[in-house]
Amino acid sequence: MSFMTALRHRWQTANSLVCVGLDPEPARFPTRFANDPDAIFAFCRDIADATAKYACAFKPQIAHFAALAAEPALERLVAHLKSAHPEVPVILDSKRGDIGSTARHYATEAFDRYGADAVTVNPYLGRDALEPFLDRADRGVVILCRTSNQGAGELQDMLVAGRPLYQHVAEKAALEWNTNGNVALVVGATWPEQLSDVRALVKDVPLLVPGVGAQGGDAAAVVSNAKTHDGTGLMISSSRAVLYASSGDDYAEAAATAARDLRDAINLHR
Ligand SMILES: O=C(O)c1cc(=O)[nH]c(=O)n1[C@@H]1O[C@H](COP(=O)(O)O)[C@@H](O)[C@H]1O
Repeated sequence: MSFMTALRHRWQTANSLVCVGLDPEPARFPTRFANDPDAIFAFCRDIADATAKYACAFKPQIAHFAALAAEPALERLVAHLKSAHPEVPVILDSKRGDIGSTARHYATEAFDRYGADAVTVNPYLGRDALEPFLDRADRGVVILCRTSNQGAGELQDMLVAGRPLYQHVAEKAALEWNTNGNVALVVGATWPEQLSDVRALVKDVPLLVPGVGAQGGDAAAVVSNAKTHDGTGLMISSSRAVLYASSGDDYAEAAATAARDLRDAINLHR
């Protein structure tokens, strides 16, 4: 099943627009993991197993593994997600972007080494640099458009031909580059106005929306401004607020409660 089909299916069957971000930070793990050499895998697995029923997607963030030389744990984690929760698509957050000959290797890394259903990428180099990703029609290509960070506007709001750059990215990526129907866009939850601008430009193209929870974005505003006509179209992603909801032995239950509460807060406004 393609990423887009799996995502649409999951929105319906789980009745959830929540994406659970898997950003392991061992310093924040419960003390029971202190002497566990497999802590990164085990912690992420426990969180994923506890939150799967509230998730429309999982999103492991690659730097959180690579910085700790824990790529093998990431490989095993994605394999676990695919076997234990095959109905929940996995988005590898690696924000890749390079010339085509190198991008081919990044696409192989995301889709074949890690087995991800989708990957985040940077559009700055232009369409040809994203072709190795876009050509994989069954996989999702999640393109940065208007990011959640404070400095997002520094370049992304620059006026080009009278309109902010992120609007050009939205149109090019979602309409022109999307010949296989496998494109989604990243727009931060911290920017409700820009979310509504992007939604107006890209019709029903899915948006990955990080920035609720730890970064302070408002889930209600995200849904009101960016849902599609059928009340879907969004992967509203939260990492730290779910992962580290408790530092005690109830970490998995607390994560499940945080994911369920986010799902419910979102669903109130769909
Ligand atoms: O592509 C992303 O996932 C992403 C884009 C963006 O604009 N902002 C953003 O925070 N992210 C990622 O989303 C996650 C947010 O984590 P929390 O703030 O803990 O929910 C991190 O893994 C970020 O790398």
